[in-house]
Amino acid sequence: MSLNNRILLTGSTGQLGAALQPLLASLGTVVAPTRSELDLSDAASIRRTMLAVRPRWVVHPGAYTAVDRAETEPEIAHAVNAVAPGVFGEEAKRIGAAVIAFSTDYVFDGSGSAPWKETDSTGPLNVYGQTKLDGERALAASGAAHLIFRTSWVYSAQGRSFLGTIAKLAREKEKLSIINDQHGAPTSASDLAEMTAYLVRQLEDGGEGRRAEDLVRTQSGVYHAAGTGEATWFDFAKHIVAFGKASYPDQTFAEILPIPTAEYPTPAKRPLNSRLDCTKLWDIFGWTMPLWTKSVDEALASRTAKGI
Ligand SMILES: NC(=O)C1=CN([C@@H]2O[C@H](COP(=O)(O)OP(=O)(O)OC[C@H]3O[C@@H](n4cnc5c(N)ncnc54)[C@H](OP(=O)(O)O)[C@@H]3O)[C@@H](O)[C@H]2O)C=CC1
Ligand SMILES: Cc1cn([C@H]2C[C@H](O)[C@@H](COP(=O)(O)OP(=O)(O)O[C@H]3O[C@@H](C)C(=O)[C@@H](O)[C@H]3O)O2)c(=O)[nH]c1=O
Ligand SMILES: [Mg+2]
Repeated sequence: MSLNNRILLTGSTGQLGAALQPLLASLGTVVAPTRSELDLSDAASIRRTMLAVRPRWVVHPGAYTAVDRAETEPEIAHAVNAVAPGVFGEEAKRIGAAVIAFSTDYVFDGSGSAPWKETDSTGPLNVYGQTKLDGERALAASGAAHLIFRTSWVYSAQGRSFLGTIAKLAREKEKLSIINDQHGAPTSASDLAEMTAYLVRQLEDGGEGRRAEDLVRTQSGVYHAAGTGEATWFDFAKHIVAFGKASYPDQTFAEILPIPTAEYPTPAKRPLNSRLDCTKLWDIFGWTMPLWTKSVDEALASRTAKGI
């Protein structure tokens, strides 16, 4: 690592940020501002932070992730998801830093059944997806060296996610109706954090004395990074409940019923095909994500160990 090994981490109270913080700490000095120190909806706040910290790397999982709420709060979603990445990019470019950001399967329109490649046309169906896509474009347009990882259906052992919601509801209800025609892959926050730390380490290897932007420049771009395999939300819920039954044989769990999207109306429209083709990640960086079932089991086992 170089003399300036400061890593600015956003969103450290979120699922991915919390998983990243301890792993990045082995690569440099992590500066992880709280929300009152860094407001992602305020460009001036971002610029001040970048000036004060002068990081070598910016790792940016912070985002507005309330998909349905974004439909009625588009201004805040836009400021956080669409504008902030470009501001980080502009400031990073000034100081030769590199930016790692995260995006979503919701940039796609969900048509067809083939896994989406990075080169496929986007077409977001909802405000959240549009703002995330605008953020990808703003970061790329800033001219900063950057890696953007598009992922999907992120969960962690403790954060707020579909996994936590279903694990809880399955104990409270007799039946749960779960969408069975949206296809994608659950992705573990800790797997994403491991991938990120591995890539930073690999890029830094032998990079003594060079700017972070020079380590990343030729590989700048978008990469798909989701759990291996595929599932519907129904499959994901079934898997969670099956694990619960095996761990707690004396408890009763809700019956999981498959339903079409039409029977689960929500303010935001969601894509039917969220499959992400992750071969570029393998081709360029030699990294593959674990099977989604394996990682879900790990998160559930860690919940069991904590008694949740
Ligand atoms: N969750 C998912 O299913 C998926 C997520 N992604 C992307 O992955 C990344 C990480 O997601 P995940 O960890 O799940 O997200 P979380 O919602 O768990 O965390 C978001 C983080 O951003 C912070 N944040 C939000 N608004 C602001 C603000 N105005 N100022 C400062 N901080 C703010 C939150 O702070 P606070 O705790 O104070 O709210 C929190 O720390 C995001 O870019 C997301 O778009 C991509 C695909 C799927
Ligand atoms: C709770 C519940 C959800 N569902 C459906 C609704 C939805 O289509 C799906 C998942 O519910 P969620 O509320 O987790 O959906 P959502 O918040 O849209 O999840 C998304 O979050 C953003 C941040 C992303 O980037 C995406 O990759 C994706 O993970 O399950 C049911 O069918 N039945 C239920 O009882
Ligand atoms: Mg949600």
